[in-house]
Amino acid sequence: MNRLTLIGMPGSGKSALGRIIATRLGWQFIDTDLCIERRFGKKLQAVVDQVGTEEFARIEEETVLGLTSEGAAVISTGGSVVYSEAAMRHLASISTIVFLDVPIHRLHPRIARAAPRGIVGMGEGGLEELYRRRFELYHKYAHSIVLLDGENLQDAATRIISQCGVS
Ligand SMILES: Nc1ncnc2c1ncn2[C@@H]1O[C@H](COP(=O)(O)OP(=O)(O)O)[C@@H](O)[C@H]1O
Ligand SMILES: O=C(O)C1=C[C@@H](OP(=O)(O)O)[C@@H](O)[C@H](O)C1
Ligand SMILES: [Mg+2]
Repeated sequence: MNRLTLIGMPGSGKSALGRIIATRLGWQFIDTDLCIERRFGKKLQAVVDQVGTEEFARIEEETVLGLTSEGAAVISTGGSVVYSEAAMRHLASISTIVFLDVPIHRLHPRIARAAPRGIVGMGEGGLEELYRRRFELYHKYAHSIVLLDGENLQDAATRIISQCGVS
């Protein structure tokens, strides 16, 4: 399979690593959040602010269902994509799905540094509770799980490429 889909928590590195892996392999890079930004002509946070997280999840599903199986590509998803069974079934039919499993203490500072964006299903329990709830879904849909804990981006990309056997 010459298509990889990266899933995982916000801040796990799907966007940054997807871009690096795609460049290294000479594959197309598709980030579903960027697709949504392009479609709406505004930053993701502005889209989420405008439509709310529930509608955002529907838009995310629609975006994923619009992806085709043409050409080699790395697809970086938004962390909430696993809430859509239809989106995940489609991704499984066109790509190898890789869960980037990163310990929660590494996610906090990255999310704090990144541009603000609404997180679907974020409740009072914060990131910890979200991680617990989503963990099962990330496992359910993953063809492969890559544990990342402290590697820099280049080393993490190398690990993913080698573990997934793509070149
Ligand atoms: N392994 C890593 N080492 C260092 N920085 C990382 C690593 N993974 C992600 N980051 C940084 O964390 C931030 C969030 O990463 P991003 O790729 O946007 O995650 P996601 O798309 O999963 O939400 C970015 O600034 C990114 O460069
Ligand atoms: O996990 C989430 O609920 C979300 C993650 C974001 O993408 P990243 O996972 O790339 O940060 C973005 O799709 C949106 O803000 C919702
Ligand atoms: Mg991202």
